[in-house]
Formats: sequence, C-alpha cells, structure tokens
Amino acid sequence: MADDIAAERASLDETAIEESAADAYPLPDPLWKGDIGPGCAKVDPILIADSVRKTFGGLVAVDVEHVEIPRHAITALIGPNGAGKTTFFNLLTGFDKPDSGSWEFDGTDLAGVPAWKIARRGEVRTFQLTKAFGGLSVIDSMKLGARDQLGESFWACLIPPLWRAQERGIEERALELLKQFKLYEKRDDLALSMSGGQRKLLEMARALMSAPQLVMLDEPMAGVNPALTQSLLGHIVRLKQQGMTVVFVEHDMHMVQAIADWVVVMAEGRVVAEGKPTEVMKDPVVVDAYLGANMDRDLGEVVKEIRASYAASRPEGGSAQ
Ligand SMILES: Nc1ncnc2c1ncn2[C@@H]1O[C@H](COP(=O)(O)OP(=O)(O)OP(=O)(O)O)[C@@H](O)[C@H]1O
Repeated sequence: MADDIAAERASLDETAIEESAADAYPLPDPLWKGDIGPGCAKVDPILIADSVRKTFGGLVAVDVEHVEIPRHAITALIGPNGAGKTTFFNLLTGFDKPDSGSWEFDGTDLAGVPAWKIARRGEVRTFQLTKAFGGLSVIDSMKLGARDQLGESFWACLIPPLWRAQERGIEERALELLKQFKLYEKRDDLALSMSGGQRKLLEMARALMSAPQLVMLDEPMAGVNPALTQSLLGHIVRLKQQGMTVVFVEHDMHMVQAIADWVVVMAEGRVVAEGKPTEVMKDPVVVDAYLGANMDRDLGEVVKEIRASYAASRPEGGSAQ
C-alpha cells in the first residue's frame, strides 16, 4: 500500500505540481481543535454545518449533526454507496433543500440560498455524471459556466462598454483555464466529442470560472482512465496550491491517501468518523461502515459498541469519541 501511494505521489508530476507553491497557503498543524472524531472543531473552518437533515419519504438520506471543513485543505468525503454523500453535496450547494438544518460558508449563513447565489459567493461544485454540454463547443461551455455562476448584471446588459468588458474578461479567463487544464487545443471542438475524462476536466475548469474559494467535486475520478486520473489528481492538488479549499467524494482509498489532508466518513447519512487519511482507515467504525456489517442495526448503537470495545482494547484511551 505504501509503495502504491508513493508511486501515486511520484506520478503527480505529470501536471507539474510546483513544490514551492505548496507553502503559499500553509495549513495549521494540526487542522483540528480538541478531540479528533466525528464533528470535531477545526482551527480554521471555511464551512460549518449543523443538524442538516434530508429525508426522501421514510428514508433518512442525510442526518449530519455537525461537521466543519478545514480552509485551504483537501478534504475527502468517503463512505459506502447510499451513505448520503451526494445528497449532502446537493444540500450544501443549494441544489436541494434540507428538511432542517443550517450551515455557514466563510461566516455567511447559506441555508435556503439558491445554487447560483451560493456559486457567486465562492462555493461551487461538479457533478458525479458530467452535466450535458448540449451542442456547445468547449469554449462556449466555459463561457456559459461563467454566466451560470456569475449571473447576469441587468445594468451591465444595458451599457454596451460594460458588457463588452465583461465578455472579454470571461473569454480571457476561459482560455487561461483551458490552457491550465490542457484543453486549449480543443477549445473549438464540441464538448460532447471529448472523452469522459476530458469532460471531467472541462467540468472542473468550468467550475473555476467564478474564481471560487471552495470547490466541491463529486467523484471527479469515476470512469476516468488511469492516465487522466493522474492528471485530475494533479489538478486537484493545484487548486489547493492556488489557495482554494477542496472537498471531493471518492471511493478509491489510494487516491484519497495520495492527495487528501483530511477525511470525513459518512454512513447511513451521518458523519461516523473523521481524521487524517493515514489514521482514519484504521478506525474500526470506518472498517465496519465499509464492510457493511450490522446493516440492519441502528448505526448509533453500532458506533457506540465498536468505540467502547476499541477504547477497552486501548488502555490509554483509544480513539477520541
Ligand atoms: N431524489 C431521491 N429520491 C429518493 N431517494 C433518494 C434521492 N436521492 C438520493 N436518494 C437516496 O438517498 C440515499 C443517499 O443517496 P446518495 O446518492 O446521497 O448517497 P451516496 O453516498 O452519494 O451514494 P453513492 O456513493 O452510491 O453515490 C440513498 O439511499 C439514495 O437511494
């Protein structure tokens, strides 16, 4: 496993990650305050969610008591299928409405705020399945992304020099991002003519049109060939080097260990564990959530039992919660 991770890290140089840039936004060490565990406080959180709950009929899809996302870090959100990861993403980014709960992004309450306004405030997301690009070219998809996220200014539309300047700015940013994502040569191609992996890159580039602070990526590597996976991993690390905070959903623990600073684990709608990537997969609660044992039992009870037996087996106190 360690060799695999080393190889994964070594291969990231395909996208020329500049080591010198890594310290531009140094992370607090440690990232958390107090006891480490589900819902633990962070030294510098960019997003704080409280009592966020979403049900579909009788099914509780999300029931997150408290979670904090560390600023400037790469956080992986992991968990078995149906754990509620995508639904939680949808809620936090305004693409779905919770039954209850609140969350703040960089000190601003975002509950009930629509997706386009959330994007304007600096929190953007990509989708598990890339959104339809219609018959648009790559460059037009980028420009439309800017409109989706930046919105149209009524006054700018009435004053030609203003909208021309805005158009120019959008085009320049789109071309710059396409260069960064190595899609510049494809700018006039139909977006739909690109491979699944290239569309994932395009979706990520498009999400950056509004110069966000927090980028939420839903399974960015799913269905992408290994070569492009390296490239995507490199791009995610580069977002962090540029000062953005990243949250990504991923099932492959090699990828998580290769790039994540922090891991949040969900199961049955709840956050059941948090920690550093190297530590969190040793947590028996996480092992259990992945193995799917106890599926028919109340998760809260299972978590309590496992933590109690784990603590008992470690006289010095075991895990924090
Ligand atoms: N629109 C919906 N209507 C009904 N049930 C839904 C809806 N969206 C999600 N669910 C259910 O909510 C639960 C959580 O789903 P969600 O997609 O958020 O999980 P996930 O952790 O992202 O899973 P995966 O890793 O498979 O993508 C699942 O049981 C799912 O079937």
